[in-house]
Amino acid sequence: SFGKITATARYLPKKVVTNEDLTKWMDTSDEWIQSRTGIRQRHIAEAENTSDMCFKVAEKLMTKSKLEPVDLDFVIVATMSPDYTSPSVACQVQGMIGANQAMAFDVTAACAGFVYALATAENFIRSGMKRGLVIGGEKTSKLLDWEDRSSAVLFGDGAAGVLLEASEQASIMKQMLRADGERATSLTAGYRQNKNPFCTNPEVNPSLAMDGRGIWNFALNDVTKSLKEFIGDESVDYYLLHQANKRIIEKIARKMNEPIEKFPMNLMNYGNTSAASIPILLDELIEAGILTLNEKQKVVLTGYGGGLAWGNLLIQL
Ligand SMILES: O=C(O)C1CCN(c2ccc(-c3cc(CO)ccc3Cl)cn2)CC1
Repeated sequence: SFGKITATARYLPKKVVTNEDLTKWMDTSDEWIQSRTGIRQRHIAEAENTSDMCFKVAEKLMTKSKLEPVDLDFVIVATMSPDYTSPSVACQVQGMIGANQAMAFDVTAACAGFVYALATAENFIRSGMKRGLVIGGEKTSKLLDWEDRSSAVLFGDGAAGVLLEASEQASIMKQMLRADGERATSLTAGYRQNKNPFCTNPEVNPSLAMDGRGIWNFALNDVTKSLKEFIGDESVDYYLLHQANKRIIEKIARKMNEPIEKFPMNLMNYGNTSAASIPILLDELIEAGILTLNEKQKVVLTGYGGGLAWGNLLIQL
């Protein structure tokens, strides 16, 4: 069998923080943020943690399907901002929805996480599993240095995902997963202090730090080159790129020699939601009727970010 996306859902925390709000306690401006990133606002989770947002997505997916939680074979969550190192967010969600027959684990691939997770789920279905949830969820707001205006203004919280079910018809036609660990320090976050009673190594700043220029060039060079190789002469209806930066997406569209209309963007409303960005976009496009399940539209999902990790999936919906 092959995996088929049979439902999508998203959850954004209630609190909206506009660029203007940020200027109240950070030396930045709406003009700078909008012109350099395209971002106008972002959702920031208050008391909710990553597992709570992923649970809301799982609940919505179960409601949209006619399945019972015990019918699920797997729950996979892509996140770089888990509540704990143990238990996984996936296990927390598995317990919260009562999917006690499902295996559950997290995928850590930063902004490429959802693509890695969906490719992983597809491989489980091709090896015999019947159905499961694949969710991207992030609360990067708890990892940020809120004094650092160059990174704090870029990110937002949220979660979204899909129900993937076994089908005789192939839908996820092709996958490419890549990494470059030599550039691991280009985006770091959540360092866990490396000490014990036998040695106290120096403290390391656990806040998110990004080599913006380095990631920018990675996106324009490595990611675009891989995307061109991946597509070959396929005709693609829509490219769902990780929603990190408007100018990056416009440059990638130009390098791909494709019209910008094929590169939908919602980052103006959510900021960079890391592993959640692609599934949030997918769910919004389906809700808007721009994409429709079971109509054979060809979409490419492209995640890219910390690791460095990146990946492409060619899906016929
Ligand atoms: O000065 C400027 O214009 C700055 C220049 C630096 N910028 C960047 C640089 C990199 C990213 C980014 C981040 C991730 C991590 O999810 C993934 C993919 C990308 Cl392309 C986002 N913004 C902001 C505007």
